[in-house]
Amino acid sequence: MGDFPNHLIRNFAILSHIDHGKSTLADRLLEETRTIQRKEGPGGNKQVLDKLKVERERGITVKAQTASMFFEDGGKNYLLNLIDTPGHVDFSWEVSRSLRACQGALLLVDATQGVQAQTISVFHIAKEQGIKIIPVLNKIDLPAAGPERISSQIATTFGLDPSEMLYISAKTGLGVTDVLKAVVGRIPAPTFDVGAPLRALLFDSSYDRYRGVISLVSLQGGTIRKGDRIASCHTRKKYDIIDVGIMHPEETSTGVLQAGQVGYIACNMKESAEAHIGDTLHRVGESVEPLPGFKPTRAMVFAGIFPVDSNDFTKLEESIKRLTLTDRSVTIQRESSTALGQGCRLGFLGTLHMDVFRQRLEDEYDASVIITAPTVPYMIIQKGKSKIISNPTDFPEASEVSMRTAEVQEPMVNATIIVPQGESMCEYLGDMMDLCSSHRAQDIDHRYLDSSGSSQRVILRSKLPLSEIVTDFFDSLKHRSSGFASFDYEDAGYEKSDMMKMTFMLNGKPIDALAMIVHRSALSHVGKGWVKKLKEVIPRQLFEVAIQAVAGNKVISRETLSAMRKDVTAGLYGGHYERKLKHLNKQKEGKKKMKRIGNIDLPQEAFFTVLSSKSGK
Ligand SMILES: Nc1nc2c(ncn2[C@@H]2O[C@H](COP(=O)(O)OP(=O)(O)OP(=O)(O)O)[C@@H](O)[C@H]2O)c(=O)[nH]1
Repeated sequence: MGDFPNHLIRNFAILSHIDHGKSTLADRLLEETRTIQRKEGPGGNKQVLDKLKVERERGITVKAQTASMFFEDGGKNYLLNLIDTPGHVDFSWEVSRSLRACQGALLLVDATQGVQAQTISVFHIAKEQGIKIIPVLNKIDLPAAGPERISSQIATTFGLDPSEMLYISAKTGLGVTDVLKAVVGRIPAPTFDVGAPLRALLFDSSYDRYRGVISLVSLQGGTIRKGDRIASCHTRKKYDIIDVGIMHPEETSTGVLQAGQVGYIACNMKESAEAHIGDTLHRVGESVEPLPGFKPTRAMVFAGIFPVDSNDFTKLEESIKRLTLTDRSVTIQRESSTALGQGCRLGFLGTLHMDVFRQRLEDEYDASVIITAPTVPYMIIQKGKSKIISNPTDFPEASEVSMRTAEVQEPMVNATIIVPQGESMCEYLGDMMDLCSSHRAQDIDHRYLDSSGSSQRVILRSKLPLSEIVTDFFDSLKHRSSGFASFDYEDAGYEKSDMMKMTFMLNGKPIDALAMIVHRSALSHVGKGWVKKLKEVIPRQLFEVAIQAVAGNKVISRETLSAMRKDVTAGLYGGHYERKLKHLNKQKEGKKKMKRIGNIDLPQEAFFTVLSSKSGK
């Protein structure tokens, strides 16, 4: 199984907008090639490559999975390596990483929805890599499908030849054999030299409790066998190959992998951190030029994660560390807060990534956590030096002397929104423009995507601060377009901005975990919203409590929580001593979970409530 000449190998990926059917098509391809058994009935094979529970629940692919299959065509047996890629904007780094192991990709488009924002972004990633792109129209079984219309839309948007279009239903299996034939017939075979020194590109890794790190590699020269001694170009560490094989779709040992193939290796690599994504592995004793690595991923959304019960910190930290073994794009730092105790500050690629991580912590490690409001990394430039700040607590006060000479910059993104614009849908474009304007958008520009037809679609481009889209932007976009708009964005560097630190105070004492960085124009709106929310969750005390939002030494908003009039035990009739004692004891028990801000006791749950509802916007 391991001996395959280049001309019988095809390495490809499926690219599409979220929900256009990648995972369903992957299942059909695996069935059609008898890699997995066909399961009839409504249960069927459902997204075999989507392994995580959260992926199944949310129907999104988070981590790219690889599967190899065999397909006979024209009397020849081909080895097809499929790399499933995630479709969400937060995970686009996985797409470019996966494509480095491919010579072609299927560009899958839902025939009822047509080209969407992520269809455009994944197309460009594939184009940049110079790989063969095969357009595939999916869901043609649906009555609402408009294959001809969408086909011409794809052809005009991407400059692809309509005669190359494949028409399929991943659900029923219609046209799936043609997809396999097109993969064999149109995607070029890899052209790597089996006789050359070994060069294996490490493009993904996972952690196995018993065997340590399992790495996915794309061989771009030479062969690799069980028992070989290899070294990493990045760390210079040496390893022995314990097992090597292909994903079929589970790990299937072959004893050998050759140039052009994609597969897994297990070596005596103990720590996940040793598997450096983008590293080149080579044979010990041979010197090779490392393959071009990957652009390192950058965390763009940061948040503090604290246990609901402060005694659970050690367990939480352990769980976070274990989880990051399977998701290396998350950055971790310890953090401690007077309001929330010990916690961790984590960096994510985007807000969906953060949500997925939290859900995995809850599902897989049974953790209950409080997450602070997400922050993007700000840049402070002073005396020619720049510093990145990703925790509002570290952000200097506007009133500090040093801030008078400093410049604050915030990360920007170029956003793409695609929205239908028919006679009955004329309001959407205006709504989308309003949405962008209310999120500090610049340079809003739009054009029609389709050249003709009654129901047209508009592509809207705009530059926005990243901080504006990490809160409620996506939800509002979906809501205001009745779910029709699609959205994607890419990094657009840093720009000067008038951001300020806002602090919330209880009787003059700051609640550190709630500090946030807000644009000057939004101070009053955000301040009022949060102060009101705090008033709802803070229990009344024996004295009056002033709740204030403060920025740059100025009180932006204030509410007063009046004092409790009665003794807590006063309501217990008859003054029965035992009852009273029991009640007081219960209260004492509850106090353990209380946090003290000045002389005010706050239950940890109050933070949970205030932080788990949407921001004050
Ligand atoms: N009617 C019909 N439904 C389909 C077809 N292909 C996929 N679907 C359905 O479309 C939905 C999304 O399909 P998935 O395969 O999960 O989409 P995906 O592109 O893998 O989604 P992500 O992994 O989250 O990017 C599921 O409910 C599928 O059952 C098709 O050909 N016809």
